[in-house]
Amino acid sequence: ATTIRDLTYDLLRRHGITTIFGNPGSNELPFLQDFPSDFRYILALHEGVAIGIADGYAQATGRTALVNLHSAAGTGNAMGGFANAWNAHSPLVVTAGQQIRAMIGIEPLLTNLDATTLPKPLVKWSYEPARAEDVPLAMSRALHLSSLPAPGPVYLSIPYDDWAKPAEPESLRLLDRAVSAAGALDAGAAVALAARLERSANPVIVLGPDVDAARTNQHAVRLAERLKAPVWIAPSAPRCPFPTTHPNFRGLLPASMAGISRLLEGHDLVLVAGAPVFRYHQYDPGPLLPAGAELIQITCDPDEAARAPMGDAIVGDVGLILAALADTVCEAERAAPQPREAPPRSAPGAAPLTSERVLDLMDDLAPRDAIYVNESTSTIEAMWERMRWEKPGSYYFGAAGGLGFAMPAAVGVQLAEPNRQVIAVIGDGSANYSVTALWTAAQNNVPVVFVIMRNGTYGALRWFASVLEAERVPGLDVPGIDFVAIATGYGMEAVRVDTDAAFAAAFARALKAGKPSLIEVATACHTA
Ligand SMILES: Cc1ncc(Cn2c(C)c(CCOP(=O)(O)OP(=O)(O)O)sc2=O)c(N)n1
Ligand SMILES: [Ca+2]
Repeated sequence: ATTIRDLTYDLLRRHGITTIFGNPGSNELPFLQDFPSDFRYILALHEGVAIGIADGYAQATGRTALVNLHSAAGTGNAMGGFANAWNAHSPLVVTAGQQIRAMIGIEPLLTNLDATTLPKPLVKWSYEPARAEDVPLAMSRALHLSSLPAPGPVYLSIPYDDWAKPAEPESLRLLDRAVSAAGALDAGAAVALAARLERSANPVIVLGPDVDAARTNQHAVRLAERLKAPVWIAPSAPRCPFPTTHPNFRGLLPASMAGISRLLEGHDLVLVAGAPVFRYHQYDPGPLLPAGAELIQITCDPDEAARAPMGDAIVGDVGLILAALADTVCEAERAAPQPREAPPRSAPGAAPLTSERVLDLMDDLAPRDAIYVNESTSTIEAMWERMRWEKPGSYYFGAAGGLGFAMPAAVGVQLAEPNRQVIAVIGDGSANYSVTALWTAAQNNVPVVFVIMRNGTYGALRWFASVLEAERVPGLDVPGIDFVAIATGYGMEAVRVDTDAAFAAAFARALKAGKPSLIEVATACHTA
């Protein structure tokens, strides 16, 4: 008879999943034993790294990724990753081994107490099957739910004695299920929405991560060109949904109510696609919209639509709806938006380099279709002003702002995109949260170029302290860390550079190395 384990691996194969990201414990061994030869296991040395790599892989492939963690302690170590995956609408199935059913009641070591509660509210669903025979249905349900709109992480806790039990013959039907979401506008609704856009005198488009997740960037370009509308990126951006080199591109919106309304002053219609309204960060109260402006949100997420504090919302397939609008909207009479003033390229400077200079050097030297995975938090604005990102899937940032995302996610994105160069731009503070990702990159020869921006401080917090007028705050400096020694310790080639020429030479060398490497560059603290 087919065992629960065999049927589960067959289910994973049917979903195109043959990679497992994880860190094992005794509860997980019966799931992993006799590991099938057509699967690969990517070992992470910490569960925050396992879920981060899987998140990068899931976002870059656009398909569900599977993570296997150790009971409660492993799940707990991954909670920062759940926060980012939840906000990013990342399709993840996270499984954790549970103690043997015969002992759970007396709570021996490694019992995952109240397992289904542990990851909430950062999962779409969490479940521990009541019987071993229910595991295949639970796995099938988790796989479908993780990718159905709005995509997101789901959690399964599975007692380790379930895997060897025989599967019920009827559960083999699960292998043939085809489940998909439709979600286009009906023709009438598309015409009505297009008419509303055509009636507006001065529309503006605000794009969010789910446009890039749907790989519908080119429809957003067509719509912006038909409407002759400027395009802003929704605040706290975890992805890049529109080419930063396009003449309609205006930049990243600030993450504040007053800041956004000020910048959108004069527009009578704000079309938001693929973003919550809005992912604010600093509290700077003001009108939610400029006077006279209406807002329409297109989102795949019913909760984003329901919780928006203003405007109208349509829940559906962001890709299909943007494509339909781009096909339906008539060419606007008005003049096309003029390109924005991009900042002048920085000149070669003395050490320590400004972060702008490092960004300019990377943008000049990297392949045009390079992918940036960012966790240098005080240089986000400078990146959005300077980097030329044109293809879909060119930029990733932790969607909940949870540090420890980018180093592992860069490994996951590079595994998913072997033909594009992934560059991880990491602050010297952020670099410590998931630093063991360097070992997994070295062990699997995943050729990410890690650039550590060393300014010796938590730069973004210094900026935020000034916003909050918080004086005399301790714990904001991170001096005396040797990332070259750390990287070398995890088996990765690394170099420290301080000057323009040294960085340019090291970066060019790293791009050609065909293996992972780390460059630690001294930078002046950005918060002027
Ligand atoms: C898991 C976690 N811990 C702490 C923070 C708080 N935090 C911290 C500690 C930041 C400073 C990061 O410093 P860095 O060196 O990585 O980059 P910059 O110097 O460019 O800001 S930014 C920020 O929001 C966080 N976002 N996530
Ligand atoms: Ca720093």
